[in-house]
Amino acid sequence: MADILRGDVVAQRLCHRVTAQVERMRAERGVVPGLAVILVGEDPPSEVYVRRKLAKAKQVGIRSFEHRLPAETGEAELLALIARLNSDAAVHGILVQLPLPEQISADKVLNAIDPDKDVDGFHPVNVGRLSTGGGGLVPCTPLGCMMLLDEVVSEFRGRQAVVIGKSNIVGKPVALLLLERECTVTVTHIHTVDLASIVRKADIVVVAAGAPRLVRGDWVKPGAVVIDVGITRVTSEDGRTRLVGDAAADEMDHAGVVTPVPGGVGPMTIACLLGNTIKAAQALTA
Ligand SMILES: Nc1nc(=O)c2c([nH]1)NC[C@@H]1CN(c3ccc(C(=O)N[C@@H](CCC(=O)O)C(=O)O)cc3)C=[N+]21
Repeated sequence: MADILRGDVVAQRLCHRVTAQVERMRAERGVVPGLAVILVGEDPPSEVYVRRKLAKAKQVGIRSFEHRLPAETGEAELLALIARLNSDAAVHGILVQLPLPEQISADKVLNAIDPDKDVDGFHPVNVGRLSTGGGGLVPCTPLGCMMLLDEVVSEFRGRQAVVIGKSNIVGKPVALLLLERECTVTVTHIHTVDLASIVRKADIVVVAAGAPRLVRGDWVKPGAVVIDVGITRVTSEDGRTRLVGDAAADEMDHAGVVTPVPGGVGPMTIACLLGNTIKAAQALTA
């Protein structure tokens, strides 16, 4: 049986560290880290995620500012809110939950966030910093993947890492982080020809394709580490919904380590958001 690497457990540990840091900032400098979360419209999964983020922020002592805007909100209105939050000294982190309604350009909105408050790490300045070697805020899901890998991989240098997925949110940034650790990185996606044979060479597989059970057991080299970022909600015949990952973990007894869905990368994403908020607060108040 492959080892199950529980993100919920690692995330809880990280949250304890963040709690201690929040306490120290308050005691030593009188700073309470603040996180603004903006949700436009009523996408049910987004509601769930935002609620989780706010609950976790509260739990670790981060002050949160929730902004819920109606689905028909105009771009100018959202940009005006971001401008206000950019200049609000009590706000150290700004997160605009994606996806946005179609009348709003996500690019324009992400560009408008002060890069020093961009706790999602999506602003082009932070993307640039990541690709040139760091210093900026790093996207939460890729950070979470790396923290999980750090639990089980002792040496990254020279390892074959295969990333499946090329999104700006996960695939591209996680590939850059693996490259920074001197892995040999292959970035693939659902259109990659003969994907299985590329994945078979990997010591580390990060799959973020949003394709349930894409990675089968016979794609995975014995002893490999599989980080499953995919979360797809499926409804079975009995009407119950469950969450399915991009990796068929039940076929991977020969793998070294597999992350579960749920309870894997998802909770790490939220914990890293809190970590980024502390990092932003520290930099902004130094
Ligand atoms: N600006 C922005 N930043 C994001 O970070 C962002 C976003 N937009 N839009 C949506 C995605 C998705 N995302 C998740 C966070 C936590 C879980 C999570 O905690 N999942 C639980 C299960 C949750 C459930 O029951 O649905 C788990 O995997 O155990 C999942 C997904 C952050 N996202």
